[in-house]
Parts: sequence; C-alpha cells; structure tokens
Amino acid sequence: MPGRVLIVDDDKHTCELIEAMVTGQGLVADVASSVAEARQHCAAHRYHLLMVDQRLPDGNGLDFVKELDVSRTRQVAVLMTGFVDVRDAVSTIREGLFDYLAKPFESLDALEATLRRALAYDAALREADAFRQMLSQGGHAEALVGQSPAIQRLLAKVAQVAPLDTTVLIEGESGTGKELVARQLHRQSERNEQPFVAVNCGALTEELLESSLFGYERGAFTGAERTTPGFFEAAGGGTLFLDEIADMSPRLQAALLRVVEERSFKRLGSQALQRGDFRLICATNRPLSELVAAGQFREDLMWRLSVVTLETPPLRDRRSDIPLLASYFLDQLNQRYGRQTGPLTPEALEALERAPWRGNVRELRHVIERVVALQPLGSITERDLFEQPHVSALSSAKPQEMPLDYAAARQQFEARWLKQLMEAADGNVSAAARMSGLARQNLYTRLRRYQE
Ligand SMILES: Nc1ncnc2c1ncn2[C@@H]1O[C@H](COP(=O)(O)OP(=O)(O)OP(=O)(O)O)[C@@H](O)[C@H]1O
Repeated sequence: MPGRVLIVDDDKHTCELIEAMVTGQGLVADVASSVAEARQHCAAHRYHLLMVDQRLPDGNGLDFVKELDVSRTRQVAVLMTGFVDVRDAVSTIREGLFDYLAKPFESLDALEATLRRALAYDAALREADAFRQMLSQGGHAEALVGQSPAIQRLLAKVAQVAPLDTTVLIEGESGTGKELVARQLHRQSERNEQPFVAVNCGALTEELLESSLFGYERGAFTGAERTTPGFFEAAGGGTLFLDEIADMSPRLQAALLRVVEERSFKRLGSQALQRGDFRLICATNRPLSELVAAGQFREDLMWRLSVVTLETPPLRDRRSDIPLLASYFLDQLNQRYGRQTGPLTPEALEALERAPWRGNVRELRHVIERVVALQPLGSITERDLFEQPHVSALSSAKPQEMPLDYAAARQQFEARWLKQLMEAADGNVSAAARMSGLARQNLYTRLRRYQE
C-alpha cells in the first residue's frame, strides 16, 4: 500500500506544488484547505506524513497538530510557517513535530529534501512499531534486537547451534550482548526448563571463583562453615555461562580443563566425584587466540571451549540497528518507569547514529535511560541526549571551570573522567577497565580514591 500524505493549506498554489512532489514519489496525496477539512481526513486515515500550514482560515496549524497528538499516534508532521524564529523551531519540535519549513520556500530542493527526510523518519517509526509488535507477540523479555545483516547472521547461527548441546565460545567487545546471546542459546535448547547460571570470572578473586564453581565441604578451608554446592551443581541439567573467561587464573584454567574433559568434578574438600551435567558457554572480550599467543591462556583449554565460536559485532559496525535499538530501549524504559518520553527527533537519531559507542549497546541503553530518568515526557532532541557530560563529548569541558593549580586540575579532571567512564560502562568495573585501557586493579584504586 503506498504511503499517504495530507497537505493542509489554504493556498492553492502551495498545495499543488507539494501534491506534485508527493505523487511524483509514488505516494497518495489528500488536500485540505482548513482545519475542519483536515480533521475529517484524519478521522478516516492514519497519515504517513502531514504537511500543515500554520495560518489556516479557521485556526492555527500548530494547535491542530497538537490536537492530533502526533507523538502518541506516531504520525510525522511538518509545519509550514511564515514566522520562524529559533524559539518557535524548538517548541515546534517539542510538540512532536518532525520539522518546520519557512514560507515562502527557500528552494524546491529544500522542500523536497525535507519531504524525503520526513518520509524516511516515518518508515523508521513504522519499522520500529512492527518490530515492537513482533516482540510483544513473542513475549521475549530479553530479545536480541537488530535487523542489520551482521545481527541476522548471528541470530541464524544461534538458532543453528542452540539445540546441539556443544560448548560455545562467544567473542565480542564489552556491551555487545554476549550474555544475551548465551541466554538465547539456553532458551532455544532442550535444557531451557533447567537453570541458566551466569558467573563473571573477572569479578571474583581466584579463591572465591574456585569455591563458587566447585562448591565446598564444611571445613574445607577457613571460613567454610557449611557444605555448599557450587555453580557446577547449581547449573545441573541446565547451562553454565562463564563470562570473562580470560580473567581466569592459570591454576583455575587447568582445573576447568579437567572438568570439561572428564565431565565431572569434586567439591573442595571432598573425594566424591560428581557428574557435571551442564552445557558450558563461555564469553570473552579479548580473542582467546591472541591471549594464547601471548601466553596468557591455555591453548588446550581454548580448543575445548571453542567447539563453536560466535562473534557479537560492535555497534559501530552495525549502525543501521541504532534507531531500532534506541526506540526499543525507549519503549522498555518508559514502561518500566511509567514515563512518556519521546519520540526521538530525527536530529537526535542522526546524532545517535554518528556517536562512537565505545561502550556498545550497553552505553546506548544507558544514554536512553538517563534521558527517560531526567525528562518525563516530550520529544528527545540531540541536546537532551548529550547534554550531560558524555564520554564522546569529553573535550567539551570548559577550561575556565578548571583550577589553575596543576595537581588540583588533574584531580578534578580525573574525578570527572572516572564518573563519565563508569556511566558509559553502566557501573561495570571490568567493562570500564577495558574501555579505558587501565588494569582493573588500577581502576579500582582510582575509584576508591574519589569515593573516600
Ligand atoms: N542486540 C541487543 N538487543 C537488545 N539489547 C541488547 C543487545 N545487545 C546488548 N543489549 C543490552 O546491552 C547491555 C549489555 O549486554 P550484555 O551484558 O549481554 O553485553 P556483554 O557483551 O556480555 O558485556 P560484558 O562483556 O561487559 O559482560 C544489556 O543491558 C543488554 O540487554
């Protein structure tokens, strides 16, 4: 079905001009010369685009657009107006309008460009709506969102590998959705009625990780007051997900290799051998082959873990997914916090598509969450998104805010930088360490310094 555009203007010449452009693009155009007529058309159709003059014989075009509540009904509207100043433009966009056009039109090219952009925005909104509907029907609370070829290829592999019960290694940068992939593998496997146990190997000390995985008998070590089963047991029948596997110490790597080879393990302090009935999925931010080459990871364990390797692509390599992810998070977070923030203006979407996203999808989600928390309703502009200091906008720190003393300035800079870094990493110290290039312990020390 071709798209449908409503042109509301009492000037016949303007209507004809836009109508010719619209029909030239293979769309259907309806024309109204007053608010009353426009209302009748809107009762009959949900338009892909509304081109509305501000001054109409029986009312104001902006009021009419407000009445239609275009943000909620997700219709794209452009206001055509003879009186434009910056304040108007901002409030125009705040009213949920896509854009405004100054009259008389600067050039036909500008008019055509606005039309094209507005229609592209409408297409993005509709795609996001269709996707949302698909998700709500499927009931996936943790869907892997994305329609880029890279994500589609990954999803196809996940579907292929999920039922096979093999060990899987997931490689990808921090925040690219490795845990989501692991959960999806579990969901699509025969073990899906059994537990999915996720362990972050980078977050625990060697001793704690060992006792958490293997479990222990009472008295196995100082402080072992009760016999406690470990994650190998807890994941029985289900899936064990070992995140940040590269952070495992050489001694534990050897111990894990034995478990994987023998499919059995003993609790610490026990001689009783138990069968390890879990599917193992591991994830790493750094390719294991590089770590093997650097002598930091056991080669034999790598071969055991990487029976199948899946790669989660960085967000910058699949920018076409950004609008979809952004509106998915916006919806999800609006629902969670009972808000009605949005939609994102096209400029905001373009800014999102351009951003570097070193923290990948986690960082994108975080940016949207911050806007939803700070702004209860209304369109989201580029400024709303990046108003707060943001990693990508680090250079915007105003020099006059810095003290003149070098040590004090450095301290102030470091405190601000750490705050931005932790925000971008969503509070995850391991992820922040990777994004910053600092060793985790080093980062901890710095964080502690500013928390005191
Ligand atoms: N394709 C996606 N669709 C929807 N949400 C996503 C997607 N990818 C990532 N996310 C979200 O981004 C956040 C980070 O994802 P996840 O924890 O799976 O990343 P990760 O690669 O395991 O990160 P890390 O290496 O730091 O542990 C989560 O909130 C997750 O829900």
